[in-house]
Amino acid sequence: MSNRLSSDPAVVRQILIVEDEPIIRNTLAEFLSSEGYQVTKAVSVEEGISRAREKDFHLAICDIQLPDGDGIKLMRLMHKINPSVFVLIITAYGTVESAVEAFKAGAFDYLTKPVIFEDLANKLRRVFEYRDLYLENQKLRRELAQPNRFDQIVGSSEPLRVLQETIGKIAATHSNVLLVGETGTGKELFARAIHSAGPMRDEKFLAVNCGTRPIELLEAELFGSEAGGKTQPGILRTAGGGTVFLDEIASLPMGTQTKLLRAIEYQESMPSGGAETYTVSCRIITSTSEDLLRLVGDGNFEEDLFYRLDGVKIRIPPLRERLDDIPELVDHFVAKHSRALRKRVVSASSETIRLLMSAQWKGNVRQLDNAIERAVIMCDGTQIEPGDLPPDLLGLGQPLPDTDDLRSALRHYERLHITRVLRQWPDKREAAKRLKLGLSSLYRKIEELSIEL
Ligand SMILES: Nc1ncnc2c1ncn2[C@@H]1O[C@H](COP(=O)(O)OP(=O)(O)OP(=O)(O)O)[C@@H](O)[C@H]1O
Repeated sequence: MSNRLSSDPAVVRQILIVEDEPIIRNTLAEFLSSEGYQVTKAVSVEEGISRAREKDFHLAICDIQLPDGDGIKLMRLMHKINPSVFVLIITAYGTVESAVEAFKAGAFDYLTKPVIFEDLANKLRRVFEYRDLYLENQKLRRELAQPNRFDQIVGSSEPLRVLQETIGKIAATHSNVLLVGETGTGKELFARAIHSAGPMRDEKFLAVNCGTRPIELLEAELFGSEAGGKTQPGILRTAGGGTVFLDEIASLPMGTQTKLLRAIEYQESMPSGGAETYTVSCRIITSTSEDLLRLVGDGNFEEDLFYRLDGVKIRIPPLRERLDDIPELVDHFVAKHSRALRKRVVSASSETIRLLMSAQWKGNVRQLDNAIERAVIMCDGTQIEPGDLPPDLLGLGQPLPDTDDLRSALRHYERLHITRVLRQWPDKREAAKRLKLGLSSLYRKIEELSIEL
């Protein structure tokens, strides 16, 4: 039997034995160690308590009679230190009353002296099975009680889980944040999630793409303007205590960057053409798909602003680093587009999902969204099949080699074809089978054609 926690295979189950009789204490410890448990020994209530303070035990086996008190008192104290510890009480043979008392006080089970090892092993198996179920159940209850704060964000891959955790922590503050990620990874979605989970969630969320407006319009939109008898408040003021999301911050002209730095550093700004400053109290979330440090090096990004923004930076991983999210995202987008297009498509076949998981996704989640929209349009039945997907998705629409030489063209095609199959079937044995090649021939082709895996 492996005595590792099922919920976390890296953690060995920790048992504390509190028993003053050396023979029982040592033989129990030896037996439990041989069963794969990590054992700590103590001889009294006092020592038991101090061990419990040092380590989170999963189970404690306590003698009912200890030199400085009884096992039940010890159990109560231990439950105060670590409420999730399970306790087995060892009672003298035939003392039913103390066993009943132990149960009443919260013991999981009891053992009678002399301890029969087979009996003990069975009880431990039961305790740990129950404990795992109990903890799992508690976790589920907690999750149900606290609805997903990021329910717009689809996916449960490990990188996304870690990201959501980070975002949850940062959202709770009012700090400015820089989101870095390739196009279409969901930077705006995450910015909205930070706002919605933050203390100012009832205030405004205002977004501006810094790359899509002429500089004068952009400055007026951001900081306000009082020129020409017309007053424009500017979103840094309009947002109040809410959030302003500045998308593609690298497109901000240098002069505007300086103005933004001032607004962040001094929490005040002035409208163009105006004479009075106003207070900036919003959270500013910026995003970029570019390497800002390189831009600083090239003299195209204000160094001080870079260090200001880089302080609280979150990297959004590209979709190819979290392929496990694809099935959930596909379900989400199929439902969305089916509803909008009034189609009766409900899912994608497993073959389609496999193909989608082998594509490159340079345009990330946005590209997947668009691919599924097209597939829903093309689909005649209720399930998306590979033929409904955009043909260029798997490299089939890649340009032909710019040579008329048949041998080079064949080599080019061979390379594309093997790359596609390997993406779809990363297990080389399976890929070789599909290609109808021997495994060693496949390795040779990978080498000869310089296929990057
Ligand atoms: N995890 C996700 N779950 C659901 N939808 C997502 C997810 N990630 C991205 N999307 C969707 O993908 C699309 C692109 O996301 P978004 O606009 O937030 O990306 P972006 O990184 O800001 O892109 P750009 O850099 O091009 O501005 C949006 O429709 C968004 O709702």
